[in-house]
Amino acid sequence: MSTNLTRNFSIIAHIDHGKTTLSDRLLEYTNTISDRQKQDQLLDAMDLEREKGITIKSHPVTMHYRAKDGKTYKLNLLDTPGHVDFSYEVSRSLAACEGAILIVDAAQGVEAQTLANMHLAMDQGLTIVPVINKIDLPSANLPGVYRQLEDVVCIPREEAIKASAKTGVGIEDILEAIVTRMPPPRESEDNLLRALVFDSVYDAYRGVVSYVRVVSGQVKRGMRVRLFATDETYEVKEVGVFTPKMQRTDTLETGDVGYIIANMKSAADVKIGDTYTDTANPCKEPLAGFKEIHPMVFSGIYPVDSSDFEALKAAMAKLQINDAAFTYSAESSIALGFGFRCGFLGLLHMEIIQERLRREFNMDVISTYPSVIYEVTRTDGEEMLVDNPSILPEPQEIQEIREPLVRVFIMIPGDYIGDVMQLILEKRGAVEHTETIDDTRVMITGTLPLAEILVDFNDKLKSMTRGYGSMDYEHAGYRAANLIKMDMMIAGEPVDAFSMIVHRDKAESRGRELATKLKDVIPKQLFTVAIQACIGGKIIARESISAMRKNVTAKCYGGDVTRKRKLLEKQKEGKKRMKAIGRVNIPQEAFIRVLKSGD
Ligand SMILES: Nc1nc2c(ncn2[C@@H]2O[C@H](COP(=O)(O)OP(=O)(O)OP(=O)(O)O)[C@@H](O)[C@H]2O)c(=O)[nH]1
Repeated sequence: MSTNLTRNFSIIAHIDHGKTTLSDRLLEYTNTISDRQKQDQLLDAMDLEREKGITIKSHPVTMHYRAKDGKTYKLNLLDTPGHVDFSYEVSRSLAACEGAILIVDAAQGVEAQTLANMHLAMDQGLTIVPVINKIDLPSANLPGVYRQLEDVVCIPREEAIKASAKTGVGIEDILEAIVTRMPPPRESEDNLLRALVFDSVYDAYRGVVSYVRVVSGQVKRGMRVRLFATDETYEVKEVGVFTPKMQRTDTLETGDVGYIIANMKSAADVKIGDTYTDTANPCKEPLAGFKEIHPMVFSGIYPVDSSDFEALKAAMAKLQINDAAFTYSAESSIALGFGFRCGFLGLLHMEIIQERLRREFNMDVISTYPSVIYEVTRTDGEEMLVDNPSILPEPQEIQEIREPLVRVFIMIPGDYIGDVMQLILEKRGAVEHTETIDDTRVMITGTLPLAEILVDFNDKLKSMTRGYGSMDYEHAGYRAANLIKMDMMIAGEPVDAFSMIVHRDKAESRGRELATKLKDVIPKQLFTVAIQACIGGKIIARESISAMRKNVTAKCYGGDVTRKRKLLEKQKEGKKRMKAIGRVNIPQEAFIRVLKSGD
């Protein structure tokens, strides 16, 4: 079957530039969805996605469009997750397309994420159709956006289509551009089955559903197929397309986008980016570009109440069924008890999982400092990956530690350029170049260690630019750095929850900050308690909590009995949740306050 009448494309955009609204318009124009379906909101996102203004996963959709040339085309719209944490999934979705619509808001212009997503699309060699959306807005600034397109993303202004997803202007032009500018899927010579898995979801009734793009050959029900990464074979139970509802079909052919259901148990059985082939007549090689997906950011997650451990474990298993990128394994901490070491794709992914644990599973959890994954070469030549300070070898056994870097795109009002450059330097980063976007904004491109943007970089950027700054990042490899493990000792005992891997130059200030914080939250004991930050046994910062006076109620003046009783009760309550670190009793709240306050 010829693929000449098929087009596969994605829409890429910065948050709020109108991706969802434009997708809905395209579906309406091609009569893909009825008015009633529209009410149900096509892209059935989780609440959290809505709140955070991001789309993580949604279905691809097949539309039929009768073009001006009189032919009816099959258009497959593949949704891409909007955030760079999911850039791996974005690039898989893009790999299943030949073209991408790049939306730019006519009033906001090019933003940090426009650029990050555009890079991904260009890396895949896609044909890009630029669309300037929201031209109905009085604040639309067409000349400005044209200039940005030309200067910043190197797209000639003549190529841009003016549109309003709100009023419907330009929708037909966009559909025509998809048909005329984007190439049809290429056909292969051997016609052996190669189906690229670009996403997978777990459905409670049907099990694992793989979203595929058939690059060559055909797949149908009853066939036995093999996945390359796991070398497992399965019987195909069902194939179909998205209309947008899943609709069963007889076959999926070259160029088609649809789904395969086989007898799989968990989302982890199928890896995004892998290739299905026919066991009876297999292709020799999988499609290019399959990479095992690896978490980039790690954190310990512990139940606040230790009796919730089993419930937390069950919640994590449920989350993982649908999210193969999220990893967890049991760990224990002297300070926090039993919990889990969890791996995430990035910061947003981490936030989403923590938030879902709280909201959907009602879990009260505490997370340790996020950590990145370090590459370590030991003096005996062995290579290891370290995602937890507790497994870092002793300094004398380490030849080199390498840390992950990110390339950041930061868009800010020009007035703040000095402050933001200073912030980048403070965070051990380097500015690569700055570019003027329009009369008021500049874009800074730079490289920073991932560890330095983990906690407060974005908050600092927002507050120093009064909320106008935006940033996005992409991973940019590893680099050797002078990193060391810093431990916190309380009354001579190391407290594992506060250990961290830091840059040598920052160890002292981090140690001092943390010691001061701990001093504020740890109650007085019967003896003086030393709080020390150490590197390999050497103390680099120190605070001490003076011993308390024996009578805890002494400071209550007069004979105020109620106050006295209250204080005693509070103490009793506090005792229940104390963690004994050596001779010192530390209330759990102290850990929570220090770990939650961010640092
Ligand atoms: N005036 C005007 N508003 C628009 C237009 N297109 C979208 N909007 C509005 O812009 C806001 C964001 O649109 P969405 O379609 O949700 O944007 P998005 O890019 O899908 O956002 P995320 O899914 O959150 O990344 C909504 O309030 C829309 O109603 C347009 O052409 N004109």
